[in-house]
Amino acid sequence: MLELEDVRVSLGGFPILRGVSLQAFPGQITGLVGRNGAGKTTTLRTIMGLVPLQGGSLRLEGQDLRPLPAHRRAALGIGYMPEDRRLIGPLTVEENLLLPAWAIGLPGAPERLRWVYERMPEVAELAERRAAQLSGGQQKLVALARALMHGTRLLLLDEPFEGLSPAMALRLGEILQSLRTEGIAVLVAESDLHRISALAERIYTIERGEIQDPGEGGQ
Ligand SMILES: Nc1ncnc2c1ncn2[C@@H]1O[C@H](COP(=O)(O)OP(=O)(O)OP(=O)(O)O)[C@@H](O)[C@H]1O
Repeated sequence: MLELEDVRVSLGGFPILRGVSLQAFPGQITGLVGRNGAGKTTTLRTIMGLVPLQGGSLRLEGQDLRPLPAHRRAALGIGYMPEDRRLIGPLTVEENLLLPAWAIGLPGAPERLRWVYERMPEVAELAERRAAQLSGGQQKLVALARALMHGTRLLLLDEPFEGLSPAMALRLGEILQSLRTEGIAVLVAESDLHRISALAERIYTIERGEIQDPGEGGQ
């Protein structure tokens, strides 16, 4: 289980997260819903270790993540899909998938790549294409596949549905649902409650860096 308790973050001298507490459980999809600027991206970046924490606690299966830099968190099984995808255009899809795994020295990367391709055959079909040649929707699926390469325990997805066609959004939902049986905890930042409410077991609403009412999803 991922557990944030009273997490506080300031950026450029301004308090951005003002006591965020939430939990995300293995085999479940958890939504973090809020308007633009509410603090969703900052929450995900804080969990990944890309933003320093000023206060509060951050644990994965009881382990304190705070002392660990981002690459150590990735090696622990945390995958992050940023909103802007950050694929490397001149590299092929497969190279994009393998690069972070090489960078953190992920053991069993070829086996994990096969597993990702089985889950997402549409990404396997693009393996030899250069990332820059893909549509925005295809790039999103590749960015999800890349996060899945090392996201064996926890996946952090920033607005994964944004810009997808209805058909692709449906497919993304199917893929996320299929991860339940793998016991992966999935935390999805989303600005549109309706897009996530049918998928998520649990939904948190964030406003101005504060969690509002933690409640059950699926309404
Ligand atoms: N490096 C920074 N320095 C100062 N303020 C920042 C910095 N990064 C983000 N902020 C501010 O922090 C607040 C939260 O931003 P954040 O990106 O976490 O929101 P968000 O909910 O993900 O919204 P969006 O969907 O627009 O990204 C915003 O007011 C933003 O302007």
